[in-house]
Amino acid sequence: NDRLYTDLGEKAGIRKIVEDFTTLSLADPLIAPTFEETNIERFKDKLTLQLCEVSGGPCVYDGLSMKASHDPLGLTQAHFMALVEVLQEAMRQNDIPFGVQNKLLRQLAPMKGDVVSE
Ligand code: HEM
Repeated sequence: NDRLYTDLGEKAGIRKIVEDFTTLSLADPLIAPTFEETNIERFKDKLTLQLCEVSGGPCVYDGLSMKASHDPLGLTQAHFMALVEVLQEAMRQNDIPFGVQNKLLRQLAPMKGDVVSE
């Protein structure tokens, strides 16, 4: 079922959401410091692939596991909540309807346990 993928604007729409999400994240006082040592271009490529895959699009995520990539960062619940807010804002900026936003967030929610370590 690729309805969510289509509703997000397919690969180009997802890439644009990821670009705006990254810009907002790097301007957020809680999130930005976690990206200090990150290759941002790689991050954007991997996140685009992952969101394409989880939304039912024709992509295969080839990045690190959520646990391997986030454990070293020592992330908290507060980091997770801040990230969800920034992702919502990025989708709003791209005119993604509220119901579609929630569908994507529901796909990502189960990853929380692998991302948050404190
Ligand atoms: C369900 C929630 C999340 C998802 C789906 C997600 C997704 C991803 C993906 C796909 C990558 C790339 C992995 C790779 O390099 O191969 C990544 C890396 C990263 N994420 Fe997340 N992430 C989530 C939560 C968070 C949170 C809450 C933060 C901090 C507020 C965060 C900060 C980072 C940072 C800093 C990196 C780069 C780490 C490095 O440089 O190696 N992520 N994330």
